[in-house]
Amino acid sequence: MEFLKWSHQDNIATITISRPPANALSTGLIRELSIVLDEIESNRNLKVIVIHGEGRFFSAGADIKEFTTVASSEDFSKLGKFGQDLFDRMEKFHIPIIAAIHGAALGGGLELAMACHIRLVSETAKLGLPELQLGLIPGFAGTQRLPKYVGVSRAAEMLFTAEPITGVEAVQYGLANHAYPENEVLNQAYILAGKIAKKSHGSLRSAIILLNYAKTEEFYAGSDKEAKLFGEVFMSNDGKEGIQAFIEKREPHFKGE
Ligand SMILES: C/C=C/C(=O)SCCNC(=O)CCNC(=O)[C@H](O)C(C)(C)COP(=O)(O)OP(=O)(O)OC[C@H]1O[C@@H](n2cnc3c(N)ncnc32)[C@H](O)[C@@H]1OP(=O)(O)O
Repeated sequence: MEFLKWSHQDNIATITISRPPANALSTGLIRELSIVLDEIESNRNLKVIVIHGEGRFFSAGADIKEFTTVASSEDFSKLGKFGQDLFDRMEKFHIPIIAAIHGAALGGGLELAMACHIRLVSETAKLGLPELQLGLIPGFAGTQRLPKYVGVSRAAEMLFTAEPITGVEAVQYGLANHAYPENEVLNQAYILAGKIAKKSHGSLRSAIILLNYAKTEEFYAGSDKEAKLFGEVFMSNDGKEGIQAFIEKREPHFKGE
């Protein structure tokens, strides 16, 4: 593993995102996450997963620099689908997954966190879907999950402004379960994981199956549409300008093309 570490103590597994400086979700990292889930799945003693980021952030989202290597709308849509499928698998995983979020969970980083069953955040963490700042849209089903947690109006404001909310606001909005001072978040995640690990495998698995019934056909139709539009928007001049502006650390100038 190059970008992730995983370990377990007793029946609690920990996945650590370890890709400095921003824990950006490259395709290589997403691939590794899928392998880690395979490994965790094959250990039938494990009962809960805690996922967190090493360094300053949980994750600043998909790797924007890698975007410049993608050549076509279809390939960009495929990248979206790739992340969507993995996050769908996480949401349906047979054991609960807790995201312990500090620093920032932005774009794909928040989409990953939203696919976990429970989110604990630091009070000052930044949570948002800033893709419109890049002239893009979210591509890992964030447009479908965010309104589920915060309601359509707040999701619209977060998407349209591209501005993040704090961990404290995320709890108020229903996006996160609890907020703590940054140095307590991981410890609190383990306390919660310890409580969950005392429950039976069968009832945990059944509860997850049932919670997933809240996901409707529309969720999948919306995710498919998102992947398609993700590719289309990426090929626009404004999409290219937004990505270039991020790389050059300047404001984007969108021309509506
Ligand atoms: C389907 C999914 C789509 C997506 O997820 S699109 C991506 C959505 N995410 C974003 O737009 C977030 C972009 N990043 C930021 O807004 C900021 O960064 C932070 C708030 C996370 C941190 O800001 P600060 O503390 O000022 O640090 P810094 O100098 O901006 O970043 C440190 C280094 O990390 C790189 N980096 C940050 N985010 C990403 C990313 N998402 N992809 C690739 N690189 C990233 C920067 O460029 C820089 O690198 P260098 O030190 O070489 O200049």
